[in-house]
Amino acid sequence: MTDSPSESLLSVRGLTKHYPVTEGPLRREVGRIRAVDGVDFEVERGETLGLVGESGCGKSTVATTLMGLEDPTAGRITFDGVGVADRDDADRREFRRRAGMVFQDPTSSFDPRMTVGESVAEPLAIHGLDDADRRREIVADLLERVGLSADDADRYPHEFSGGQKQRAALARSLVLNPDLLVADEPVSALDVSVQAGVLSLLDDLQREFDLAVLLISHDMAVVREICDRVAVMYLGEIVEVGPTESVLADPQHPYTRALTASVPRPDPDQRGSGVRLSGDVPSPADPPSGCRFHTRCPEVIPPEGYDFEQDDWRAVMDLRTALAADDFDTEGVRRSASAVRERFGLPEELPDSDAEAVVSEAIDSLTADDREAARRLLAEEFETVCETDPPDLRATEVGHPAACHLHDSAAAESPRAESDD
Ligand SMILES: Nc1ncnc2c1ncn2[C@@H]1O[C@H](COP(=O)(O)OP(=O)(O)OP(=O)(O)O)[C@@H](O)[C@H]1O
Repeated sequence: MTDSPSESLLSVRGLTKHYPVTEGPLRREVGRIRAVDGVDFEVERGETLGLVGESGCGKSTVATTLMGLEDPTAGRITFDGVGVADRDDADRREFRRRAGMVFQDPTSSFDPRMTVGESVAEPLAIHGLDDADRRREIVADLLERVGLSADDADRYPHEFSGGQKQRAALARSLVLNPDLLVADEPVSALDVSVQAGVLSLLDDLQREFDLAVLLISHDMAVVREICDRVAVMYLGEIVEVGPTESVLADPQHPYTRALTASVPRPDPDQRGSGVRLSGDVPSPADPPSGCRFHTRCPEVIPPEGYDFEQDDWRAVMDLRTALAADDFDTEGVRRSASAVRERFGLPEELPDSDAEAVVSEAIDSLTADDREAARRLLAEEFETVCETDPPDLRATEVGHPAACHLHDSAAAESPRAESDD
């Protein structure tokens, strides 16, 4: 059943994976970890798409659901025009032949009791190539193509370094001549000194085998090396996607700006040094309302009717986030207004007297131990679109899409955040 002959090799629509949180002997569902929450993307034939984001944002879960290692909660995955869920057993087998995977830890790809040659040849035997001599030939050829030698086929995994093992894992993933390779953090477990070599090997193999590659990484510098396009993920959602060059040169989402800030760029004037993300990644069991990044965003949009410096506004939002989570009285800051201001980086007095009046009243409530009154006052007075409305992923002025209210027409009229990018 082909949906359309001109479709992308891989198309993912509304992909969602929630893990239930259960309690008690009856394993009653009390919540859900929203590991992946409605993700759309395509991988075209012969292209390398990078999926990038901090640890825990759902990248590996995208990989395991699209490879069929886990069932998605919702969404449609189409490979070469056929829905993966619509496949019968024979079709699934064919899908497994045409889509290979390499993992972060190359050791997991090998049975320590088998020679590397036997491991690399295993998929061939499973898929019906009975001729052992032919299998050996194919393995020898592949080992050479990944920079090992044909003789390495007779060695055992423990005799290989990490980099060599990952090269052999690449050989194994390519032995059935797939069209798609999903590489989940393929270099992050390797010594820095060998990472570049394995990455450039992956790049060469992609061209040589005309592979489509989905490269998963937390590291924008890795993605920049070999990806044609990049999709940026935050807490289960894609927040920006576009050609790598365009996303890196002109990131349209504050999260992407923060991720790219640490990547050295050829033009020092463009270096986004000093972008600071406040707080930790929130739990995907209870993601923030509106834009999920608003609790950490250095460019969160100030409320209408007040005149905030961006850093002061971020400080107020940090105070609000802490009040909502009730996690900040450890250092006794409740006892003094100046301790609260110092803790959150608030000035002694905000330039806008109206904003200052609200903040001091809230801090007074807090120091009088009425945390709830402080939380409510700040939430009522300082509501931002970033916390109320989830932004859609849509085209920006530079072309590629991003999901951020800074690109809404109304928001675009308000003063742009004075971040350091
Ligand atoms: N089997 C599972 N059961 C419950 N929660 C899970 C399961 N697998 C992943 N998660 C949770 O889902 C979220 C996304 O995890 P995932 O591994 O996909 O993220 P990631 O971006 O690949 O991060 P990392 O690089 O650290 O693996 C995390 O909060 C993780 O704890």
